[in-house]
Amino acid sequence: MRVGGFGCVAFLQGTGFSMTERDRLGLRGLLPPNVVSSQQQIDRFMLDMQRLQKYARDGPSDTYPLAKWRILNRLHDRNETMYYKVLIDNIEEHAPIVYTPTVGLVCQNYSGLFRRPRGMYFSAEDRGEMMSMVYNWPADQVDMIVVTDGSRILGLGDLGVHGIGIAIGKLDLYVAAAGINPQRVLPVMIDVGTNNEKLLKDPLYLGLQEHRLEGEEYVAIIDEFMEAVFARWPNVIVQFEDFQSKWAFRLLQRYRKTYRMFNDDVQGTAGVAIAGLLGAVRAQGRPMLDFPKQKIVVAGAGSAGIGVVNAASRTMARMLGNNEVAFESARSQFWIVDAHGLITEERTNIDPDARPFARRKSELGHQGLSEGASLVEVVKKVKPDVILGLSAVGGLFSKEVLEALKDSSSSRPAIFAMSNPTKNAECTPEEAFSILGEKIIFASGSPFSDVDLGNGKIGHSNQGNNMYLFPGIGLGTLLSGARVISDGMLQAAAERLASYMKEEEVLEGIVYPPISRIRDITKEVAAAVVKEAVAEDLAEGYRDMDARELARLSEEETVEYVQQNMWSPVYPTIVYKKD
Ligand SMILES: NC(=O)c1ccc[n+]([C@@H]2O[C@H](COP(=O)([O-])OP(=O)(O)OC[C@H]3O[C@@H](n4cnc5c(N)ncnc54)[C@H](O)[C@@H]3O)[C@@H](O)[C@H]2O)c1
Ligand SMILES: O=C(O)C[C@H](O)C(=O)O
Ligand SMILES: [Mg+2]
Repeated sequence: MRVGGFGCVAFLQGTGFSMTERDRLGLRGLLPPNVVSSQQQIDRFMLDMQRLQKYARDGPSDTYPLAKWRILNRLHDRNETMYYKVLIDNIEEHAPIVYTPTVGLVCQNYSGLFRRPRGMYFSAEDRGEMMSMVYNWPADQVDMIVVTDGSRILGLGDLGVHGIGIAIGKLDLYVAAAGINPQRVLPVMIDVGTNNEKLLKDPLYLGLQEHRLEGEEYVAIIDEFMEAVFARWPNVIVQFEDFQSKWAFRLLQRYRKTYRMFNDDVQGTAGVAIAGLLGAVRAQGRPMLDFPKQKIVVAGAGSAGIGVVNAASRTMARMLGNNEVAFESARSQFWIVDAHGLITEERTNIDPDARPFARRKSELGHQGLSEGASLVEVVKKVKPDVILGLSAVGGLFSKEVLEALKDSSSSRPAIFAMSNPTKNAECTPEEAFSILGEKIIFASGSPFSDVDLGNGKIGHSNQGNNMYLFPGIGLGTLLSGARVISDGMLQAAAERLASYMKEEEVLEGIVYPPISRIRDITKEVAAAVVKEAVAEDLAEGYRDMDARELARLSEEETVEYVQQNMWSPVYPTIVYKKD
């Protein structure tokens, strides 16, 4: 068999092809003669990366992670299997490059970094064409789409079409953590223009140089995109990512009852935050059922902040009996502060998504707080157990705010500085541990190193990022065959993540697993999602596994079933003869 030319086949394994394969595939002479094992290929690649680090004279800097990203990206283009093996085997080192925080830098520099297209682009100029355009994608099967309109990329604002990097990075984790087959993922950018004035003037900008479409015109484009992708791939799952908040909520409500979709920033983040918050309760030596007693100050009322408060208050209410009184009691545990200060009923033009959590007039007097109170004032008066930042404002948890938290009513106050990327974190672990001491729980959206506390102890820096949930939510939905993604499925995912951490770990302040365990945690989360889909009678099965059989699987068998359906980066056997 001769398969195509060098271009098509050689990229599959590169120098990993055996001599027999090279003969049969017409590759002899087109590759250097030495046949190397896949491990040798990886060793050579890693050596190259490490050399770069060794010789970076000024130490890690922006150029250094960007150079790493470029090297990885080139490998992705040459040999996809090897790329994912490198990624999986060295996930701790490479997740911060292909994903947060470097992916943000990549999006900011995309016009210079762009080499070859990856994914699909639907623009405002493609109106009426999308149904036929989807057939230009070469794969007959697509399991996962991550779509963005580039309007709020991490905490970096509107990056227009260059936001495609986020969809690519998220899908890299779908492959590495959830074992979704890389041939079946599709990053998508919906380019409706940009309001970023710099990009509008940039001669290298890769997208439409016009202001963003708004209103019904915008919605019509997203509608057309959804109809098109579900027409071609009826079983696909669509993850909405980094849409500005006003659209994030509206589109989620518009599609979640009809399509297999979710919004990662609203729903994935909420689950990860709940798992961490439950961990913080356990770290105080208290049962999770004490969660409804926690006083939580949230800085940021966008898609992420409101998503967290909505879901966390529902979790509290469930623990309290799920009735009206329970909901009211849960609501009263949250204080939300946005760019204009504490949100109260007295605010005019209150955002409808934040309205249910506005502090009541009747509560304000005895708390000594008023509309628009500053974050530090709120922390001083409330003495919260937790401060959680999803504001995109780096340094918001200032010395003053952290000092105020010293009066927290908790034995182990928790600081969740969840904004991304690194520079947008509300505080660093060094700042938190140095002001508040060793007892605190610290988590951040972007990775930070643990802190040496100087007394032989380590201050643990947890990464509270939705990467611990979205891959499992997607995989569990795929393998259950659920037609929609219910609140129960999302809750099951969050609870599994919370229970994944052992008592000893939590007591040490470790509320999220290390990223090296992401494949295992994703498998467990996916199994929990499958089980919940079955329990809610939403599961319709996947391939040979029909809904009835799925329902018969025990918990262990469900985990096994998930494991068996996870793709691994192993070269396919093309020629069945040994050298
Ligand atoms: N760790 C994670 O997994 C995760 C997940 C989702 C989002 N995020 C991060 O959360 C951040 C916010 O995302 P979003 O979609 O909600 O953005 P957004 O822009 O919609 O919301 C930001 C919110 O912060 C508020 N804010 C601005 N300045 C403030 C200040 N000085 N004090 C208090 N609040 C202030 C704004 O009023 C707004 O309500 C981003 O940095 C994003 O990267 C992290
Ligand atoms: O992308 C991330 O790292 C998390 C989150 O989705 C974000 O928007 O910040
Ligand atoms: Mg996001």
